[in-house]
Amino acid sequence: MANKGAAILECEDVTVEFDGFKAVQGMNLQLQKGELRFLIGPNGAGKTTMLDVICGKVRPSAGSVTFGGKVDITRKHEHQIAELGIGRKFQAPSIFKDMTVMENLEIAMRQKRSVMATLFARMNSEDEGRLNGQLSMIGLSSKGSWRAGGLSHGEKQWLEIGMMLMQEPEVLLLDEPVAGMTDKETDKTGELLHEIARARSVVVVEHDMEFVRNFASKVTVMHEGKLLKEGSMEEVQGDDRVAEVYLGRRREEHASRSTA
Ligand SMILES: Nc1ncnc2c1ncn2[C@@H]1O[C@H](COP(=O)(O)OP(=O)(O)OP(=O)(O)O)[C@@H](O)[C@H]1O
Repeated sequence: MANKGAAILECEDVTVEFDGFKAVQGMNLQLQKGELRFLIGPNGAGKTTMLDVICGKVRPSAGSVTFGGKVDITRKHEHQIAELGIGRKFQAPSIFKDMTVMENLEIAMRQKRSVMATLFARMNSEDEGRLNGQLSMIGLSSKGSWRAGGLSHGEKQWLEIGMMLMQEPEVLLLDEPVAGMTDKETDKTGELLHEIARARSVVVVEHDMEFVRNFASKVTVMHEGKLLKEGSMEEVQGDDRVAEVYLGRRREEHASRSTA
């Protein structure tokens, strides 16, 4: 069981510049163990860039990201950060379409181990138990022998989440996991994220406000690279500045559409 209350990730004063343009400016984000956090904000707010910083894809020009209370990961490479236990899932699923669902999970499990162990290892009953447990958690128990390419869009996303979980990350970073999903798939994904957050910490960048309302306990709002507001969905929704940022955006979009 996760030790709730201890920070697993602490981003302090993070700034990211692209050719002099500050995409993120002095951003702070603290994530507890066993927490599901939603990161929202209008287009261009810097949400994805924050995930890129945490997984090591982008190096900040200032600030620190401390993992597990001690390691500053801003000086580490992406693969080192992944090995430390931070997993990133992008929008497009990267599964092996011609292999079965179970084989995909097995590959992910073996990637976690040393090359020698992987080459010569046979699956033991503990491994099989883990694979079946994972299959069940992502709701695909009846489809273990299906070709992964034949799954629905939502199922492919769950499989990829399952593959990430086989690598036992402490922190999972997800970019718009429910984009393109049916309502039913979206709800199932929300439940899955809650289940994952019982043992791990999860950060979800999301635009689907109904999904956020239904499944978020704590929300971080970014705007123009900065932290605008943090709190429960109720607190965030009741904040005038948050409303202005979202409503202002809608007004702009409406204006540009009507003048197009
Ligand atoms: N590699 C890059 N080079 C230059 N500018 C970039 C780069 N990546 C992002 N930006 C800019 O940084 C800003 C923040 O982008 P980011 O993708 O982090 O925002 P976001 O909140 O995730 O937006 P969205 O919700 O639209 O995905 C944007 O203005 C974007 O154009």
